[in-house]
Amino acid sequence: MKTLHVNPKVSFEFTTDKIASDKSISHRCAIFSLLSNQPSIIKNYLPAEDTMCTLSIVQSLGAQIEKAEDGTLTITPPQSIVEPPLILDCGNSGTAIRLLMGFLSSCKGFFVLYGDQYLCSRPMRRVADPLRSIGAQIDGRSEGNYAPLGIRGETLKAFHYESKIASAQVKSALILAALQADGISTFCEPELSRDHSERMLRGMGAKVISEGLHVTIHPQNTPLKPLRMTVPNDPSSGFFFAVAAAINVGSSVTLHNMLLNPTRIEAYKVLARMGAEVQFIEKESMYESVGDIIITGKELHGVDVSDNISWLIDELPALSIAFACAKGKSLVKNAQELRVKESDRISSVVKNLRLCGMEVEEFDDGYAVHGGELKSATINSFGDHRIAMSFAIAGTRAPMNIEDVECINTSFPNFIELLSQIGNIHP
Ligand SMILES: O=C(O)C1=C[C@@H](OP(=O)(O)O)[C@@H](O)[C@H](O)C1
Ligand SMILES: C=C(OP(=O)(O)O)C(=O)O
Repeated sequence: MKTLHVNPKVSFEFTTDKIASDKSISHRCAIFSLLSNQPSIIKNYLPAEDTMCTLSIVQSLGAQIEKAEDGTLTITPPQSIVEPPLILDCGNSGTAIRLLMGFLSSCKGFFVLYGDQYLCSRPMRRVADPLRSIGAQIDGRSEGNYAPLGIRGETLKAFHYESKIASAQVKSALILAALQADGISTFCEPELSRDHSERMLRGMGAKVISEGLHVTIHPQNTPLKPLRMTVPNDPSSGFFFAVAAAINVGSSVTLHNMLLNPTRIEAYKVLARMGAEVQFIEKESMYESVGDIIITGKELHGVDVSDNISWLIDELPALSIAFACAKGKSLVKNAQELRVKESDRISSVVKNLRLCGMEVEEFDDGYAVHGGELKSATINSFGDHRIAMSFAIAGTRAPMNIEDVECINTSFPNFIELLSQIGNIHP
């Protein structure tokens, strides 16, 4: 287990176009390429552990993958999905396993999906139950709630499903199943979750119609057009550097080529509400809005965060570092989904902030942080990449030792290299 030591530097101005490529979009590029009968060409695919697991699963399902010198991937789909002799390893990735459940439910053959100790304890019935109700054959531990999951492809029925949780993974799994169902399906969610699947599938020619919180999906009897995509940089990964700028008055960070999808940049808007200067500069792009984000540190004050939670769910651990450095109290509510991520992120944030000397209250669905002065601490990442990176960023304010940092490779392999530009690093 590797420990990372981070110490503050004086104020910094940092510009980069090297933030990790978007993880959500990279997973989708790999899986959706199987819906065409022609090669998809993907530039800037994320070479992190989560998305490399998805890519090797797509290969095990029969796709041919070529990588050019500049990293461009050509993914040539098989004529029909191959039944793999081995089990399919999703690593640490909830997105991989849940989207693949939806996709494989209608593929001829038997498939076993599994992952690491963290993934195998995350709930899967949120996807397995609606899929089983339309004919999918899925089994696993605790009535199919925990991986390893066995899936036998079946003919699926069209559906109308009202999801109780705003989850893009649930939505995307059901959209993928609906594309192979025997009629027109509709999916409804309580709050709009990230909508990359809908945008990308429409770009590929699928009839996926979004109206507010409803998506109507027409079955797809012919192969879709291949993807031609440059994956933008990931705003969830860029957000660690946004927080670094925000908590160091006088410092600034400029992030180039970032995904600016409105369902993904809400946390930056919360930083702006807290007093940081945040500027979005939008450029032309294909399926998604892309551009630059500039963040400048100012005095911060506490905020309440209780709406549009799915638009900033992955950023809440990093945001809690900004809360700790702000004047007054900040409150997070309606975020119970944090409890079923790579770690129980409510508990991980609360425990680690307390180790940093902060006054924190824990609720079932969130926490309150009383702003103050971060103290030097030794942090447990709980094997969770976002916890490790959030507290590494806190190290730009007070010396931090982060234990078990290998998990950072699941989403942001060059994080420590970029961090060394704004903090003093001792690996
Ligand atoms: O669809 C996606 O790419 C993701 C959806 C979110 O999960 P939920 O769907 O569980 O909210 C998010 O937390 C995850 O990092 C990526
Ligand atoms: C929750 C996350 O990812 P996943 O659900 O794909 O494991 C994340 O990256 O914060």
